[in-house]
Amino acid sequence: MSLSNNINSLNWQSIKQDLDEQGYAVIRAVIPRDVSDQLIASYSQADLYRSTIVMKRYNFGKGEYKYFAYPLPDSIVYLRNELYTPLSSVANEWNLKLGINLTYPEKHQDFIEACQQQNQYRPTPLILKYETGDFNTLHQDLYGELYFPFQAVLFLSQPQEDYTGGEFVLIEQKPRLQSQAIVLQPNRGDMVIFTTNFRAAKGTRGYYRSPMKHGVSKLHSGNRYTVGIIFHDAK
Ligand SMILES: O=C(O)CCC(=O)C(=O)O
Ligand SMILES: [Fe+2]
Repeated sequence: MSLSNNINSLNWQSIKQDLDEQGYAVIRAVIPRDVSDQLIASYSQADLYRSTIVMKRYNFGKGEYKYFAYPLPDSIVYLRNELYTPLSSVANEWNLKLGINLTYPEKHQDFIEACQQQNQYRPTPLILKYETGDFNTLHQDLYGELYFPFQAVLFLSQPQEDYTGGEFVLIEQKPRLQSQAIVLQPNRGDMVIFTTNFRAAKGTRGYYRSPMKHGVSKLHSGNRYTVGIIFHDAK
């Protein structure tokens, strides 16, 4: 199956339900093998990137990632556009539930123009590479005043074959309660969509903001590649 076939047949009703109930959704077998192989191969193609971050230097963990430059690779442009529109309607519902007075436009291009009005011009999609012993500390990817409340990670490597350890970790920090850890180990080709900042959680007196962070546990062996698709641009 091709990437566009897979994206066109996504079950948005079930993705929306997972996002509403959990703040994240795991979508199986959406990135074809040729696309994941190509993204991994492009890691060493310097002209595709605007900057390289050595995580240890910033105490972000251990490993390396690179921000793509504009123009983004076709597969990333495609996913950024196609995922944005259905997610914008979930985002708008969450804002209504939470009493946040902000409506996201239906088209990603219009949202990018809104980012530019906030002086957010730099592309944020990135590719990450972890080797044995590497990890990514819990964080949020908010790059300016204006942000989109969902992001996606594409899993390009196969656990147990390409690497061990290196689980994808989400932490939900409900206000005044102890934090909950969610540990995922998706297969190559899977995609996880999750909230960048907080989800709309239902309490006894309506909805409240429940913050979430994400990160990666230490790799015990091998190499692990992911691509992060963030919808807002950065300052
Ligand atoms: O490598 C991962 O699984 C996490 C990547 C990440 O932090 C991101 O895409 O924002
Ligand atoms: Fe991240």
